[in-house]
Amino acid sequence: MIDTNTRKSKPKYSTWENTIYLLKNIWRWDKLLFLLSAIQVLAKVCIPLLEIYLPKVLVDSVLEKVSPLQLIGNLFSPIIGIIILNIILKASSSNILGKKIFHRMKYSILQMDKAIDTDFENIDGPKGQEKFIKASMATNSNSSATEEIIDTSIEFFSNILGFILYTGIISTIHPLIIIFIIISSFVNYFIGKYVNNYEHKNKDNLAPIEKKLRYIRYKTGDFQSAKDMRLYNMSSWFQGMYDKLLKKRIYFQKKNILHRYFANIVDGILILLRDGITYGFLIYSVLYKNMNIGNFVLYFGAVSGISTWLSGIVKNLNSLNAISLQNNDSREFLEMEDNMNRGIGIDLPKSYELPCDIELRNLYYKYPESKDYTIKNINLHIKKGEKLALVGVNGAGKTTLVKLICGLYTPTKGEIYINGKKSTLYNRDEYYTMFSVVFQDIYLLPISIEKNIALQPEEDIDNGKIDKVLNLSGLMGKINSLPEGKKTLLVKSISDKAIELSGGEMQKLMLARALYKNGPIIILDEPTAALDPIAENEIYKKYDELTENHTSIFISHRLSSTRFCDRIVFIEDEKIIEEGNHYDLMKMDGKYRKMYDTQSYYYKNDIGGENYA
Ligand SMILES: Nc1ncnc2c1ncn2[C@@H]1O[C@H](COP(=O)(O)OP(=O)(O)OP(=O)(O)O)[C@@H](O)[C@H]1O
Repeated sequence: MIDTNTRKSKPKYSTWENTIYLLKNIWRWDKLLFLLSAIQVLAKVCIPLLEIYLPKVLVDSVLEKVSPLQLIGNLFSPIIGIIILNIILKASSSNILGKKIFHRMKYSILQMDKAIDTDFENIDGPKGQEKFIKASMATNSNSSATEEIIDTSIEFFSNILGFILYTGIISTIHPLIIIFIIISSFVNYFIGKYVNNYEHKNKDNLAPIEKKLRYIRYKTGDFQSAKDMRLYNMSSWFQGMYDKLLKKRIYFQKKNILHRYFANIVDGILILLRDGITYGFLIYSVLYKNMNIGNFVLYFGAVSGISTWLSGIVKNLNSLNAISLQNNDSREFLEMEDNMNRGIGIDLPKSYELPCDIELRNLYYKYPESKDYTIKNINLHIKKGEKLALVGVNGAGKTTLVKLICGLYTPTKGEIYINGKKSTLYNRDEYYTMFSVVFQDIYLLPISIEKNIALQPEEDIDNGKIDKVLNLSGLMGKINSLPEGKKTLLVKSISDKAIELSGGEMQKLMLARALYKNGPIIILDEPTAALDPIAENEIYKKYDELTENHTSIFISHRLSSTRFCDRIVFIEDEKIIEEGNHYDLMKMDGKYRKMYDTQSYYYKNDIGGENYA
């Protein structure tokens, strides 16, 4: 059975709050658009009003047997009025058309800025990703909330104004007609609201499916995954998964369609009742209540008009409701709270205070969607210039710990101190400048090698420094073999001229990027996992030079590589269980030793009973 998720807490903002928010933004960002919309409202109300007034003038004039000249005089003003207003309507419409798209793009830019700038934690997990997908639904098409609000509010205010004017006219026939029209419209509105809410809640079922479909679409076109897909016959998994997800999506979309269908049927029945009763009453009034023909024509037009205004209001209220729900998603994303300090921070350590010292006090961290802590009560003091190695089994929390230290995550409990000052006192962006980090996942931009390293405009790049870090990271040999050298473009999927680096070369490039940044704290998370033993050995030999005058944290599963670190910290079950240098830990005969012995076993020279020495 397919899981459904249609029960959810109340939206953060009501329809009115969101409508006012969206209208205020139109006013703030584009006053001309606001003005053009107001002009449209007036034109949309006055044109139909003149259109129902015109036949009355004609009938009255004919019944009064006025002269042809007087007839033309009577009809002149309403006809010219209709023509001018139609011209204004058309001219403002074409102007609004382009402005609407620019207006929506402003929200799109806000969302992109937020996605780039928000605390990493906010968009790190699947929930953050879903929030982003839902928010982008409010900006990704012409029918999205942030664009739709313009047409809907023009329609809505025209309908309200039209309704007020027509109510004045119709209430002179019989007030009960107005009451009946209003009641039927309310019923219609609440059914529409129910359907909108249902569709919105159903988005919680659709968004994760959409996320997976996007992933599959992206991966099937991704150059990187093409090899594994073929060699491991992953295509059948992708196809199967795609079919399954499409079926799931259709299942939930069908539910939306059925609800909408129900609302449309009820709407049809109500219109039938409403029009039948009011037209019947008008015919009765002409036959038995001496209503004159001119007024009958005017009232007839007003009755059919008021139904249009009213059903318009109901439709607009439902549209505003749907817009509001989408806008809630957008605001929920844009207003995600950031915990890190964006304001003025304390001064970064001066050059004479370097290298930095790092202290973790009673540090705890729990991922937002996890039940348990990933980091539990860690106390660790990394001294100025110390080379620290973090080791432990997969999933022990090493990467999480360094993400906490370099400010990507905020501790759930406890504190981090850099040079004796609490990490939260530093401005977030200034804090980031202190870290040169190489993570396990590699991210290259489709620009030249040197720009990928320096991440600066070409004119600001320090060529001497680029050469130094290319040598240190061991990538210079590769660069020299390329006709375009450091200017060679990367990411083949974007440019035909680009080259594809091997896994190890990419890792060297990441190391070069970190060294070029030259932050006082170097963090290397498995920086040599993809390197050949010779390249790896070269890095180890240069480790002192790489980290000179820096405090460094080195994560590796190759325990031989941790020997050149001053101290090794072994993490298990979310906490530190052993620490000391390699010899201390070997003497301790604990987990580290066990892991070391297991790893070195296959390097020993008597495997299989043969001596290769
Ligand atoms: N974004 C996330 N949301 C929820 N849980 C996460 C997230 N990232 C990591 N985890 C979980 O936290 C735990 C620690 O992961 P972490 O990557 O820190 O381990 P690690 O020691 O670096 O592992 P490895 O040696 O395999 O790189 C794991 O159980 C992992 O599943």
